[in-house]
Amino acid sequence: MAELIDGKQLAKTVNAQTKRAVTELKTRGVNPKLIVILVGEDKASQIYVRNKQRKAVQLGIISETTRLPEDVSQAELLKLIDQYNHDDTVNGVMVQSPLPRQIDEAAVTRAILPTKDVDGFNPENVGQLYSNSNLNFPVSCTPKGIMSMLKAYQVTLAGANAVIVGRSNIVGRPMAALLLNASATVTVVHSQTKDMRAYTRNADILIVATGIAHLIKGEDIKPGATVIDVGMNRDENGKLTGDVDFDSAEPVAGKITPVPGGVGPMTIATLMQQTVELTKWSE
Ligand SMILES: Nc1nc2c(c(=O)[nH]1)N[C@@H](CN(C=O)c1ccc(C(=O)N[C@@H](CCC(=O)O)C(=O)O)cc1)CN2
Ligand SMILES: [Mg+2]
Repeated sequence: MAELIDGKQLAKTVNAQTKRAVTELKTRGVNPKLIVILVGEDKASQIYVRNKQRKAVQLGIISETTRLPEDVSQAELLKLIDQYNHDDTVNGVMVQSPLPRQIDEAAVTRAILPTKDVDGFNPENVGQLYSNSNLNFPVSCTPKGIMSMLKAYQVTLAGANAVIVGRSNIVGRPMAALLLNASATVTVVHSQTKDMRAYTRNADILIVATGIAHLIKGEDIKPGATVIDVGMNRDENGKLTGDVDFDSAEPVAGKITPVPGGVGPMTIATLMQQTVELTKWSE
């Protein structure tokens, strides 16, 4: 049976470190502050934003959630971001995804000041990541959190065959860059890939982020592989399931993340960690 990669437990460790760092900053009169912008009424987003707000407060980070109506204009959203860009008390700004149709997501990511871009989505920060820059810059929190998980569970990256299923801006693409920067041999497969399973079966590290429940089964996994499930799908009973069929995958994998309790908690822990990093880098 595979070793369970316990994201919930690791998130507690990361959060405790963040809390200590916040306390230390506060003794010097520095108060980390995170702004979360939520547009519209998406049910899941409301939960995630509430969880972020709650976690920030627990760790001593000042956090404000700004809610905008579903039909807000692009201009109004950009104006709000600009206000936060110019507010010296604010260290991190993020806009919860997904956004309504009238909003150009790429324009939003360009608008957030790179030094306050706590999601790491601004093209300047994406460029730093892809050029393996030695400067300090923020990175998308889900893949950055996955890197912390791989490190904590001593997964060898250099020379490993890493296969990423999915090419989103939030997960697949930054994940590929992080693993390449760590000297893994990286393959990204996606909906247009011919014979995707020929790649997954050869992966030492398999990262699945597609939004398709149970896409990957035990037979698609190389024995002993490390399997990271980023999927968060609700079944007909409202039960959360991943993109990996855990029951058939667990006997084959060497290490595996559960859903829930895997990648999700580490995404929020990494957001808090990165808020503190941005605060320190701006000092
Ligand atoms: N601007 C952003 N939007 C979105 C991001 C992001 O990083 N930046 N990621 C996801 C949503 N997300 C955070 O925003 C997120 C989703 C889920 C979890 C989580 O802890 N999941 C739990 C289960 C929770 C449940 O029962 O629903 C788990 O996996 O254990 C954290 C963060 C998309 N949008
Ligand atoms: Mg401050």
